[in-house]
Amino acid sequence: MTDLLTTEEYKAIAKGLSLPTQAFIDGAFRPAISGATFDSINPATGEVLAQIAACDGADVDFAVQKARDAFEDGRWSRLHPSERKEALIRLAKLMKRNARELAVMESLDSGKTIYDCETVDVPETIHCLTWHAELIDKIYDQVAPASDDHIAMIVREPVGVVGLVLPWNFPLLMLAWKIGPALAAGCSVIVKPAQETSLTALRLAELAMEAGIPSGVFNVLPGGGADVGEPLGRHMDVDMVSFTGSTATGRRFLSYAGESNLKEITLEMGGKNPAIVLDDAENLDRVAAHIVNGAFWNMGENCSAASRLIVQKGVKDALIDRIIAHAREWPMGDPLDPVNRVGALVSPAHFAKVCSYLEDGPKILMGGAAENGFVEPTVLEVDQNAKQAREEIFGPVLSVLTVDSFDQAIALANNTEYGLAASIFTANVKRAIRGARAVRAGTVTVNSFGEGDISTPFGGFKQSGFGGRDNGIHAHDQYTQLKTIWVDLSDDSDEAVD
Ligand SMILES: NC(=O)C1=CN([C@@H]2O[C@H](COP(=O)(O)OP(=O)(O)OC[C@H]3O[C@@H](n4cnc5c(N)ncnc54)[C@H](O)[C@@H]3O)[C@@H](O)[C@H]2O)C=CC1
Ligand code: BAL
Repeated sequence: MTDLLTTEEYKAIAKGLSLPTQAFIDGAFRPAISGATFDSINPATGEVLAQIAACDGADVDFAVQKARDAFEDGRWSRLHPSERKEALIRLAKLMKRNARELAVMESLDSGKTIYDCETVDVPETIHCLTWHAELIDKIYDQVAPASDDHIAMIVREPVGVVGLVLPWNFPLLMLAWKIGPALAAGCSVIVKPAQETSLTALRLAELAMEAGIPSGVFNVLPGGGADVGEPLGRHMDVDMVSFTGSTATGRRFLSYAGESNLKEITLEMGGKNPAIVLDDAENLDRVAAHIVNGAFWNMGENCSAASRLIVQKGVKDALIDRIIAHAREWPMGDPLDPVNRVGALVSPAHFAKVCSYLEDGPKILMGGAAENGFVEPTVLEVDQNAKQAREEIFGPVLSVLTVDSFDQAIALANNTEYGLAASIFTANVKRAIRGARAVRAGTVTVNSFGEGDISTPFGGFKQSGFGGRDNGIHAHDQYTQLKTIWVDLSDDSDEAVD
């Protein structure tokens, strides 16, 4: 467990940080070709942290060319997997050495609490990179069943030049979920961080260079979605895009691919994730602790947040009392104060969006206060047709729906366009397993809330996911393609052709 510092010590580190401000292309920091910049703002204070290069299509063209050169000459893609492993492990070690600086940078840029950055974001990023590095020299290719006169090999090859389009809610961790398997597989990557949170991706590119990852392999282009994301999505020489963000933007990437080179697209998108609590759930206090964590961790800015509580009416009142008691133990305030568990929302625009769900008369069971970018953990009682019950709020807001029966709970859980995550709390093992099977979601947890860990695939059903999974060995499927190589071994094969 990381030893936390005091607020004053974190503020001193923040003051001394040297913030990266330029794009990172072909092993060097560079201004945007246009010379344009945008402000990176600390959402907790409104302070301008840095002016960052605002890249556009010209920078995308340049970076793709450099990434393509690197991929084709094999400086990374054709290394022995164990050499890529060693470089990625060196990167993970450099991150560890710079962990505190990265945690403070992440907190300043995103509004996330230093507690989470120190105990989750940075250590899990390091763990993720190490895990994929350790995996890559242990994956075997295959030989298919064939006659004695032939051998048929099924080999994996890196997909090529890959665009990684990132969200702002876990800037480092989502970067690691994607660069871990992509770089391990041998791809060259062009990372497009969310405009709200570019700093740690740029710093990581610098550390990657120091770790010996060759120039052109790891590029980072900060800038707007339409300016950098769209040209990447439409580029004729990008082989694949892996995206995490909203369903609306994910949908666009399918169009970009269809209208350009049919690049492969993997989408990890939104959720409206149900936590089902049945009358026979045991230890309601523990259930409440899981639900509070699921709903309010990372300010609810989490695609797999437990944002809908579907509770059977026999336990509703007792459970809500406990949820309120647990939520009161989540202090909100200065993200650099390590006692706080709730920081600032990522931007004024996102704050306004979350606040809009607190208006229009939902019954507020707890919380509801919102000021200067901070929203108190809030529990609402809503009807299943209310927007708070249907739309992804992406803030610390839990919507409560009451049901009479197990069947009604499952039907309501599935009454959504999303299918990312779900949890079910019951002492009845048959109902637990039947429920887990019946809910259409990529991850279901029983008697706990969670999204698994690096070893298990993460992604969604329905409009939550498309085309592949992050995490686990399965993540490598995104960044590799299969090639079949047939060889004729027959003694007389030359004669037969003549
Ligand atoms: N699944 C998840 O983890 C996330 C879900 N969201 C959801 O999306 C909502 C809106 O947040 P946004 O930041 O606006 O998400 P977004 O989906 O617009 O942004 C995600 C990434 O896509 C890029 N992008 C935006 N527009 C683009 C375009 N036209 N073409 C190509 N790339 C584009 C952005 O610059 C960013 O890097 C949130 O309130 C939340 O509900 C947001 C972030 C993460
Ligand atoms: N829950 C981690 C992935 C995401 O929010 O996008």
